[in-house]
Amino acid sequence: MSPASLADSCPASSAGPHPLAPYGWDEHWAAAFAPYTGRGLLPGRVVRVARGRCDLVTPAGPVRAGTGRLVPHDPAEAVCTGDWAAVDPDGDPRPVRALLPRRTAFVRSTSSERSEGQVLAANIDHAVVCVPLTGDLPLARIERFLALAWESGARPLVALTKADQVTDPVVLAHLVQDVEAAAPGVPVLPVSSLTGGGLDTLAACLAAGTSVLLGQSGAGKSTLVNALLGERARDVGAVRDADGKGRHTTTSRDLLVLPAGGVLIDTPGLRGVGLWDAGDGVGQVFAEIADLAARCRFHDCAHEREPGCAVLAAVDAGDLPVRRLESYRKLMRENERIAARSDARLRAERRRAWRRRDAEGRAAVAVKRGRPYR
Ligand SMILES: Nc1nc2c(ncn2[C@@H]2O[C@H](COP(=O)(O)OP(=O)(O)OP(=O)(O)O)[C@@H](O)[C@H]2O)c(=O)[nH]1
Ligand SMILES: [Zn+2]
Repeated sequence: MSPASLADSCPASSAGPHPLAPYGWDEHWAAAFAPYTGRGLLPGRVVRVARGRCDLVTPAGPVRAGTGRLVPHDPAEAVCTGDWAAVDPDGDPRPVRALLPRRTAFVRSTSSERSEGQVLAANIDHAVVCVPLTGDLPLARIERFLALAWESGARPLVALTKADQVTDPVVLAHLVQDVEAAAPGVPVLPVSSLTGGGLDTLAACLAAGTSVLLGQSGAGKSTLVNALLGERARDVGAVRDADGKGRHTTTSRDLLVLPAGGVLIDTPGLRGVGLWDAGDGVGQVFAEIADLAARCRFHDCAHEREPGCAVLAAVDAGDLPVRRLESYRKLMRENERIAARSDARLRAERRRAWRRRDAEGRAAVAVKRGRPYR
């Protein structure tokens, strides 16, 4: 069957599960795709992006498509792993005609001069912040990752990896409590890829929707991906070994279907997180500080030394750890720096656009007067 006829024969309403259901296709995406169904286009989810093209899964199987026709002005809107798209089954390469509006997105503000946001992954439901239980608990780093997760629109979850390294259950319970205090409203799960402890609980949390793993190098993310994939990871490995192409199976595609349900996106870009604009996410990580701030005497209180500051009062009373307040201030300062930088960029962009329009306007006037414009 040709992809075109498959596109017609695989509407979301057909009996049985949709072939893309394991990849996260649901009623929401069926509705978002509805405008394209009658046009012979295929729905697809992007599993990998390379320069000028991307790989998608579609009801007609894997498809490599060109993204050349979809070069947005804003790089944050470029095709990325996790996107849902409408693909034209004709043409070589098959062009991606449209991206369906994203539910969530991880956008990084790059630290270069051209500091446009760069989108790293789209349509993520769960962001798993991986923190190894070896050495001290990096609470400030956890807070920073959580801010990024909230900002993306995904729901964060903390996986305390290498839990086999903490043999005393009382100590483990205390560590979990310490992280919970730094992560209000966020589930905290100890897991061990070595013993398999906690993996079922984590797999159940990820069974619906799309997840990403965040965390420092060495946090145990790759090992956890393999443990979650289980037999499936080894199967893929065996196939790749047989054709002599090496064992780096996770690099063959960035979007993986989990055996217990759900999808995992594991892209190299997400791993090397540098500076991110965590924006409103910071407020959500420090929800208790936001609550206190609402009770400060001055609505623009900086919680430094203002009279009637409810935040400082809570620190004095021992209700709010100083560490938490300092971590909050640090992330806020960092955000302000990033915001200032992107503001400067926006101003420069606006100036350029204005100059362009101005030149176009003068060119139009010149043409009207019958003179060539130079
Ligand atoms: N004891 C123990 N060690 C683990 C566990 N998970 C991972 N490790 C070890 O931790 C080290 C780092 O694990 P990786 O999975 O490579 O970490 P990563 O987060 O993927 O690191 P990057 O690829 O650099 O981002 C490896 O030596 C693993 O064997 C675990 O559950 N228990
Ligand atoms: Zn205050």
